[in-house]
Order: sequence, then C-alpha cells, then structure tokens
Amino acid sequence: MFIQLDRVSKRYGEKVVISDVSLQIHQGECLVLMGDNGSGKTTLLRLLAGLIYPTEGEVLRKKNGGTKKTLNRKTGYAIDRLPVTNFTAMEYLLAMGLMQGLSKKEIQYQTDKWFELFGLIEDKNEQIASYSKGMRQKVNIMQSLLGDPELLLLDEPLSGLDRNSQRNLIQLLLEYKKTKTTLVCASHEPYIVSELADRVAEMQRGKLIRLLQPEEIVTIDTTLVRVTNLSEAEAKLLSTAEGIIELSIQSTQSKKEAEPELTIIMHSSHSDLLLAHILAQGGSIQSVTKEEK
Ligand SMILES: Nc1ncnc2c1ncn2[C@@H]1O[C@H](COP(=O)(O)OP(=O)(O)OP(=O)(O)O)[C@@H](O)[C@H]1O
Repeated sequence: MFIQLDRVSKRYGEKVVISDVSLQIHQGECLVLMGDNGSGKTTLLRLLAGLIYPTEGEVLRKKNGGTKKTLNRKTGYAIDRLPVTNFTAMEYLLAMGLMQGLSKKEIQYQTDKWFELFGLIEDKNEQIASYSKGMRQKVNIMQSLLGDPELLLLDEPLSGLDRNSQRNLIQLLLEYKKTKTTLVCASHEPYIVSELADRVAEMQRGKLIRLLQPEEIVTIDTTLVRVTNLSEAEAKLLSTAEGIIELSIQSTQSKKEAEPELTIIMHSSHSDLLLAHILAQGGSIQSVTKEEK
C-alpha cells in the first residue's frame, strides 16, 4: 500500500491553504511534516485522513494493484488537541472502538496495555474533563491506535507528554513501524525526527518546499540533565540559553526542598558550557544522560 498525492491543492474560499503538493508515501515509512505555524501540516493530515477533500488534484491509496480514492477505516488519526468530553477515558475509547467495528473484548485488551504503558491505569475510569493536557494527549494517541491502523496520522504527538511518556510513545511507534504501519507525523520536535523519521517534508505557506531523504536528515546528539536547587526565575532564564532544546519544571511539593526539579534536554555540543553555568548558579546536577545517534 502506498499513498499518492497528485497535484493536491486545497482552498477555503479565496484562501489557498495547500498548493500543488505531489508526494508518494510508502508503506512502513515515517514521514515527518515540518513547517511554521499555519504552513498547512494539519490540513495535509486532514486530507490524508479523508476528512476533507482537495479542491484540485487527488489523494489516492494504492493497494494490491488497485487504487482507491477514499482512504479506508484502517486509518488512525490523532488530532492536535483532544476535545474535552464528558466521557471517562475508558468510555471514550470503548465508544471509538465500537464505532470502528471492534469488539468490547478487543478494545479492552488493546487499551489495557496502553493504559499501563502510559501510567494511566488508575485514571482510566476518571472523566477526561478532569485530565491534564498530557493525560488527554495520551488518550488521543490511544484512540488513533485502536484496531491497529495501516496508516497512522499524528498531529504533534509528543505535545504535552513528559519525557518518559515521549520515550514510551516513540518505542511504541517504532513497534508499529516494524509491522509496516505507515506513519505521517506533523511535528516540530527534533526528537521525533531523530528517532522515527525516514523522510522529512518541509511545508511553507501550503507548499511542499523540501523533501529530505534519510541520508539528508541531520540528527543531533542530545543530553538529558536533571537539576535541583535552581529557582524558577533562574530556570526561566536558563530556558532561553543557546543549546537548550526543552526545559520542564516538576514541582516537588512532596519533598522538603522549595526548588523544583528541572528536566533539561540540550544539544550535546553545548552541554559542557551549560552544565558549568548551572553549577555556577548553585544548581545541583542529579544526572546527565547522553542520547547519541
Ligand atoms: N477550515 C478552515 N477555513 C479557513 N482557513 C483554514 C481552515 N483550516 C485551516 N485554515 C488555514 O490554513 C492555514 C494552514 O493551517 P494548518 O492548521 O494546516 O497549519 P499548520 O501547519 O498545521 O499550523 P500549526 O503548526 O499552527 O498547527 C492557516 O492559515 C489556517 O488559518
């Protein structure tokens, strides 16, 4: 199975949102869509999901010598933000799975594994409305995986997830890739590109401006550092320093120290300087893990 976009354009009124995009997506590959806000990534995912149709051109799914214009049910789509509903996570996933024709038993079997993996087992019968952003994102990803789709469309899949959950999700997606699931991810995350991408498509104002092949994808070595004893103000300042990719703050209300624990992902090339800076500010470095490609 592969998907072919043939001179696809999408307009809303006079506004051209996708402009003359031609692209083949191969079975089992992971294509990452990158580009600035508003460049058309989500619209391209919606076209691939068959939720909207091109104004011009065609999106075709070719399988076993045949060609289908519409994409079938074996497409999973995690939208950029799961809306708040009155369902519990389990009720929501059951409803989504039943709509796809899965049995209750199948849905429970699949979702139990994921609830465990994402650390949500205790919360699965709580209302989604009471969930944090990251917890909601986990449910969003789970619904997209129901029924083992052939094509998985993920809009900013790492958004809101803590580093451990990001790692677990990447591992899970790598498993899906091994079973020849085709992945298309809209993402700004270097982590997604370095771990999953076979090709990167760069969008600009609705146009596909560059398609990077595997050998052209430059992966970066990153270092994960856990730090305590830095104030929130110092952490905020640090987050803007050159070489910092991501800085998250976990509050330590249960612990005695007033300062939060920071998880910092940085470019390895900047780590010596940044670690020296953290120590000079009185920070205590709890762990340093190099993630080399
Ligand atoms: N239903 C719609 N009606 C009119 N314009 C739309 C509609 N959907 C999207 N657009 C416009 O299309 C453009 C591309 O939007 P899209 O959401 O695809 O971008 P994106 O690359 O996913 O952005 P982001 O990184 O912010 O998620 C934007 O200018 C947006 O305003």
